[in-house]
Amino acid sequence: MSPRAVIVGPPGSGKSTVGPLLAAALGVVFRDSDDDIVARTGRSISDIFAEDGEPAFRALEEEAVATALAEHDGVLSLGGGAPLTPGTRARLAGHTVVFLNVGLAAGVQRTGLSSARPLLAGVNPRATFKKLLDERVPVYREVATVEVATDDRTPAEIVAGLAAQLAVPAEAKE
Ligand SMILES: Nc1ncnc2c1ncn2[C@@H]1O[C@H](COP(=O)(O)OP(=O)(O)OP(=O)(O)O)[C@@H](O)[C@H]1O
Ligand SMILES: O=C(O)C1=C[C@@H](O)[C@@H](O)[C@H](O)C1
Ligand SMILES: [Mg+2]
Repeated sequence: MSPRAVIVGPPGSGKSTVGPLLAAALGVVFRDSDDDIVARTGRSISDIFAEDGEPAFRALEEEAVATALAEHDGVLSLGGGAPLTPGTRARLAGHTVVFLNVGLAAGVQRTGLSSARPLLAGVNPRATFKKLLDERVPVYREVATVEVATDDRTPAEIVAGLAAQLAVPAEAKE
């Protein structure tokens, strides 16, 4: 069993927005590794970061992603930092991995309204987001098989393009 698509990308790229829409378009179930961690621990991501620290969160995340990759056959969105973990990068090999890319301006704008992202909660979210993109874009590209620029596209437009790319050809269903 293998996910139809795994979605990666920075905070605000739309993983949690596009993921469920893509799953609906493909007629499969949606799953999100952040939601799995919250369900399993009964705690918010912010609380885990604040009380246990990022390394403890990354360990929980690696385990949650490994489990979901092994047992989920729909669309799976990963937490924004999940591909930073080497074991997760190794497990993503061979999967269909969609990198939702977002530029600095749109990323800051989309994440600015929420205080639920512990890594962006500092005094200068723009500088923090720039550093995050500089460090992570190469990592997302390393694991991705498809890259989509999201800045000037609505979630519906992104899903329409992806659903066409990921649709199973009729002859493969027979
Ligand atoms: N293509 C888009 N165009 C405009 N707004 C978008 C687009 N995609 C997502 N958004 C908006 O950006 C915000 C962040 O989106 P979302 O929560 O899906 O990001 P995420 O990638 O899951 O972030 P995180 O890594 O923090 O979980 C939401 O308010 C969402 O409505
Ligand atoms: O970009 C990140 O490192 C994170 C993104 C979120 O999805 C959460 O997994 C958490 O807030 C960390
Ligand atoms: Mg999300």
